[in-house]
Amino acid sequence: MIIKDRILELRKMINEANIAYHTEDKPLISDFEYDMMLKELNELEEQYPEYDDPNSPTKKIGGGILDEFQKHTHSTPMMSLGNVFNEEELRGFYNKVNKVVDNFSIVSELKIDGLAVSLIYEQGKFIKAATRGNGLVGEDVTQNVRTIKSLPLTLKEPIDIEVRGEIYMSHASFKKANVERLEQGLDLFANPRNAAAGTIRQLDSKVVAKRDLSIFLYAIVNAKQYVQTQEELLKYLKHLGFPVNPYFKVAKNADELISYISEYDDLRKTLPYDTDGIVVKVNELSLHEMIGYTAKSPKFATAYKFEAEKQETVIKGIAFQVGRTGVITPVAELEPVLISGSMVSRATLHNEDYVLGKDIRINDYVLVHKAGEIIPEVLSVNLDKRTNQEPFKMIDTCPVCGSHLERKSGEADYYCMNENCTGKNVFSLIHFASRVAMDIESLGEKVVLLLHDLTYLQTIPDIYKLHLYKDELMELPGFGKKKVENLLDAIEKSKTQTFDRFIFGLGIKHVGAKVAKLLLKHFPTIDDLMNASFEALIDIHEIGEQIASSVVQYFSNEKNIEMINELRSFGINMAYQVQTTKDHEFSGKTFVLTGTLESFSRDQASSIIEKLGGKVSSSVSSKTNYLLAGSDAGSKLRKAQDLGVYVMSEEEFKEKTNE
Ligand SMILES: NC(=O)c1ccc[n+]([C@@H]2O[C@H](COP(=O)([O-])OP(=O)(O)OC[C@H]3O[C@@H](n4cnc5c(N)ncnc54)[C@H](O)[C@@H]3O)[C@@H](O)[C@H]2O)c1
Ligand SMILES: [Zn+2]
Repeated sequence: MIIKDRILELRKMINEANIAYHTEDKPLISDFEYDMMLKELNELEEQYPEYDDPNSPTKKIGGGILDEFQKHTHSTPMMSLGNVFNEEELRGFYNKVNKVVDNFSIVSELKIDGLAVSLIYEQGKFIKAATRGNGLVGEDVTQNVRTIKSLPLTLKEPIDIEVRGEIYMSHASFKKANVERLEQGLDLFANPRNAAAGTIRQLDSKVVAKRDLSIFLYAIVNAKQYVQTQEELLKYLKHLGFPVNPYFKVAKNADELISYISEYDDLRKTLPYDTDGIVVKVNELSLHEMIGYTAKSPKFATAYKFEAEKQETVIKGIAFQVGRTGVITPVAELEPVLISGSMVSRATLHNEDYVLGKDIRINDYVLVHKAGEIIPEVLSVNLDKRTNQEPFKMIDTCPVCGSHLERKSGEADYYCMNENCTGKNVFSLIHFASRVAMDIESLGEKVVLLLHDLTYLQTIPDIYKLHLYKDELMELPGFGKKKVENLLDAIEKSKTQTFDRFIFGLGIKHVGAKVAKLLLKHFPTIDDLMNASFEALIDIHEIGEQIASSVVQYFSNEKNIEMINELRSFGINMAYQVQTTKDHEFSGKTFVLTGTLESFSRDQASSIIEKLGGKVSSSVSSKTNYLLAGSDAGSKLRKAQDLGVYVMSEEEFKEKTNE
């Protein structure tokens, strides 16, 4: 490609990324990819000044302005910062400054990953807040900023002052906001920065207040009126009552500055909010004007960017997940690898275009990072390690129901259009786990929806594979170690659930809880049931043609058999046992019956109790363990209540006896 075309291409891609990131708060590429493109463009423009353009993104601040907000013209521009990416480049920055001035020190501060705002105070009272926007003009977000709890609305001194800082969202608030978005069926925020920026540009201040934003201040407009150095400035802000990040350090020279980097990198991993680097600034304010500015940023300060953690691993396979809308997402199954403190064994591949664009193949060595806080993503392929991998091919039928997939025009995604696709139908999963079926505590509707949206759950067998993703689950919004352990325990426990609940949980048409039990009395194992003929089924007194044909149809579907065999391999109980004596809680207990039972005669109820090892007696005494009470119970009920005998309803009796 000729240089000029590359320059134009980079400008176009960067401009597009800027709009997605700054105006729509929805990044398309990683910050690292963005930074590398901008760096390449900067270098090309320096080398080939003949292609210079005052509108190049290297000379402009990337932010947009939403029409919904009043515009605010900044008293002095809000600038960006240059970037350096390693020690050598940081030394380069230091040396450049040193060519213009000497006898200076450097303040280093954490670079808080949020969005910049300018705040105006008059007579010590908060008056106005504005976003950076395009650097010259920003959005008036006063009402929203007012909701930030840690921001003082009145300062310790009644002065006129304009200060600048970073609004950010803590990890805890970020997770909370994303849980809410999931519940509302909205797209997740990609990371806390986008969540903070999206929130501050919300039209409804009440929503902003709920999101719990935070702020650190780090600059004063016309600071020399108040202080001499950046260090004094930070202390003065604190004195006025502003939140100031406590981790700043002053270095006398480049070596000292560089010695701080690894300390900061260790520190930041322990903080409850995101930082993406260190900002270094010449400490002496009187030197700033001498050192000067570029079109976009000061030359007396720069940002040292930490490298986001990336790890290399192998793609063992590519699975396809069906979303609630029917959208098909390819997911890379990885050789597990530790990234930013947790094991990652799967990563999203987004869609066909993404995979083909990066030419990602099974058995490739790839670089993986965590996009935002949540979803691991494959960044690139290590082509040096490629042997003879087959190119990726998108599937054309639904991995769950087998229907033909459609790619809508103008979209990168394929969809399963089958309305009855169980992959789309999260409700079949919700039903399976629910109290009335397998009764997997902790796997309620909300959790199923979340895990389905995040592609961990697709089909029933996926429930029993969740333990493979324990580490990843603990990182999810709204989850923690305890919650995940409870969930996995409950899933494990459900393997011994009674077989009739399992059959009911499968959601076979017309097979409710009662019918499931009835079927199993005649066909007590999964093999018996799978092999039951239509004739044998309708031979059962209460089973009609509708149920019989539905059962036969269900078990003649290859996909269902595969699924059941997979579940069987996980050790799920697939045999029906009428519980007998010793192990049943009725064993050795004395019952008295009273009132009218709806579903049984007294004789039937008595024989059930006896079969389970209990005794039935005719009068209530202190030796009675249970009074089974139907409707219109009379004196026996009163006596039982007086004696404190447990009164069991017919409902509970049915549940406990599985009848
Ligand atoms: N992923 C994408 O598509 C995409 C697109 C555009 C921009 N970006 C990201 O945004 C960056 C560009 O944005 P930018 O122009 O705001 O530059 P920047 O974020 O790299 O640096 C400038 C900003 O740093 C912030 N900051 C945080 N702590 C600070 C401190 N202690 N002192 C001073 N400033 C501090 C301020 O908001 C300031 O405006 C890129 O480097 C990239 O990482 C990503
Ligand atoms: Zn389907």
